[in-house]
Amino acid sequence: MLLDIRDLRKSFPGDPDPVTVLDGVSLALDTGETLALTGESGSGKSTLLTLIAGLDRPDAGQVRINGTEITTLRDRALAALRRDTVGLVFQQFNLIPSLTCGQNLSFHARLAGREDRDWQDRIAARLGLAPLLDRYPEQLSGGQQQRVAIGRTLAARPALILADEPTGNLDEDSSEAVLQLFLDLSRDSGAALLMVTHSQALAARLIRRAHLSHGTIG
Ligand SMILES: Nc1ncnc2c1ncn2[C@@H]1O[C@H](COP(=O)(O)OP(=O)(O)OP(=O)(O)O)[C@@H](O)[C@H]1O
Repeated sequence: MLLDIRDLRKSFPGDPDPVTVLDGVSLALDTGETLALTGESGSGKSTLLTLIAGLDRPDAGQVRINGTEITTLRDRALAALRRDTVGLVFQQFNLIPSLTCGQNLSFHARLAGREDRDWQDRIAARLGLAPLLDRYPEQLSGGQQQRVAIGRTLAARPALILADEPTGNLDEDSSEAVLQLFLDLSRDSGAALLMVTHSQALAARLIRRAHLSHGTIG
């Protein structure tokens, strides 16, 4: 099992009492599976992704990625696991402003030691980025930056892709088209994909769906 989450719990400080956001979430995802995570605003979707990515720690429960229990890993081991195994596509693109679009595309692949020119060229072509490779992020539209962020993650061939509303900044038609490319390319790379979306239409395109409500997945 690529991703195995057991009884995950997370609360945040509140006034007067702590607010329980995740109240025993369990979920498993196999290599090559795609899962859409839906849930109302504030239901804890981003919190769950952040814990799976190891960017924050749960209060209790386990997150195993490729058999490694990450919730007790030290920061350095966690960073290495993230670099080697996990790809993130968040709403903030986090492109590096001083690097061109092409350099941004190869950045994570290079860090992970998996730079592959042919694969990257294919991603750039499919995502319509080929004519933009020498531009800097500030010279790109929001939608173009979003496609670079998606391409950068795919270029590194992570085993697990975590995406939080990856097409949230695009209009409905572009969003559909980019999502389809994202799904095609992540399937070609063999990755498992866990994607947060508000759109039932987009969720329906993925193999599995899970709904987060009252801190659990029903
Ligand atoms: N660092 C934090 N400190 C305190 N509260 C937090 C923190 N992060 C998230 N929360 C709270 O946890 C709840 C869940 O937030 P989260 O962002 O996970 O929801 P979401 O389902 O992703 O929402 P949306 O769909 O609006 O993005 C919210 O009530 C939020 O205010």
